[in-house]
Amino acid sequence: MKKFTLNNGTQIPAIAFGIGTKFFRGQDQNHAPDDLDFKITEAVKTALKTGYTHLDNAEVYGNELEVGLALHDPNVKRSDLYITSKLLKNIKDPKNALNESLQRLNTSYLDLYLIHAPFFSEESHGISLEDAWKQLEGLVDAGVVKSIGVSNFRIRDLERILKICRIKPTVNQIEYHAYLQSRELVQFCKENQILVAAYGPLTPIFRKPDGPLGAVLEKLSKKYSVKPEIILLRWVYQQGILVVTTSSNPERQKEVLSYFQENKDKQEFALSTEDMDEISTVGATHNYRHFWKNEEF
Ligand SMILES: NC(=O)C1=CN([C@@H]2O[C@H](COP(=O)(O)OP(=O)(O)OC[C@H]3O[C@@H](n4cnc5c(N)ncnc54)[C@H](O)[C@@H]3O)[C@@H](O)[C@H]2O)C=CC1
Ligand SMILES: O=CCc1c[nH]c2ccccc12
Repeated sequence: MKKFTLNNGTQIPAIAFGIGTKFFRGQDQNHAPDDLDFKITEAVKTALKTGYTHLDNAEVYGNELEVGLALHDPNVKRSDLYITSKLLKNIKDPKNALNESLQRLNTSYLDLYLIHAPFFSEESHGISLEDAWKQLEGLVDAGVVKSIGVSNFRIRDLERILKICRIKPTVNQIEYHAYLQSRELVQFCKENQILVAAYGPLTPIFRKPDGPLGAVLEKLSKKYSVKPEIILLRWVYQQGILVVTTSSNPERQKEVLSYFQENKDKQEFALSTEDMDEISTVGATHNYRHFWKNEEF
């Protein structure tokens, strides 16, 4: 599996299987034991069998119990997995939020814990960004999370954290695709050794199929003999950006993953610089954000 190295020296699989969109259950995690959606458990088990090792979850996806059941499988070795989760609803008390997530997920630690979004304050949630970050640093000290990071953070939010932090954010997970390139933010993250992780990477195909990239993707798909989805995921990865994607279709899961596995015997599929640039240039003529639309970016 291809990996990136974080600013704390740890390694992170370059592709994550997202459990937040397709498998979203609603913000309440406290389902009765007889109210579990086993389709989610089966989808996660399939993803793990297929070879995904990195799961992307959050307290607000309402499905940690189902994911925890998939992790309970005796064939699943925790140390082979990379589990990311996020908090926001319970940001006032990160230690408690983490403990509850760990219990539901059937695990004793997280590999990566992210503040899901910067859209909270002392007034709205009873805690400032700075104090929340200091509490996350305490969780690293306690060994219950290996790395900490953020999600949906703008430059101004990152600057607030960088000013007070003892431990730098390792990751900023943002909506990132050809129609939302946020160049200044990505550059800022790179300059500060914060790995960008892209959610919604397939948006130009499945959420905005009528955008200007249609013809370019069709052309490149023919040129490289791969599906347009693979072109878009590779475009993200080749920029040194982690891919967070999802699918409930086992065949699609397998195909996508095959492009992120190390295979020394096979020539790696790569986009030429010209084709990378064409996607960036044509993509930049259109702007589309799908998530957190009511917030000010
Ligand atoms: N931090 C945050 O605020 C957010 C994080 N995320 C995370 O990122 C993950 C991935 O996000 P997505 O936007 O779903 O990623 P995506 O861009 O990879 O997928 C978009 C949609 O296309 C669908 N799809 C994929 N292949 C398809 C095909 N061949 N035919 C038809 N449909 C197909 C998928 O099922 C998915 O619903 C989420 O599950 C979640 O874990 C997502 C949104 C916000
Ligand atoms: O993580 C982002 C996408 C998402 C899906 N469901 C919810 C609920 C609350 C916040 C974000 C999300």
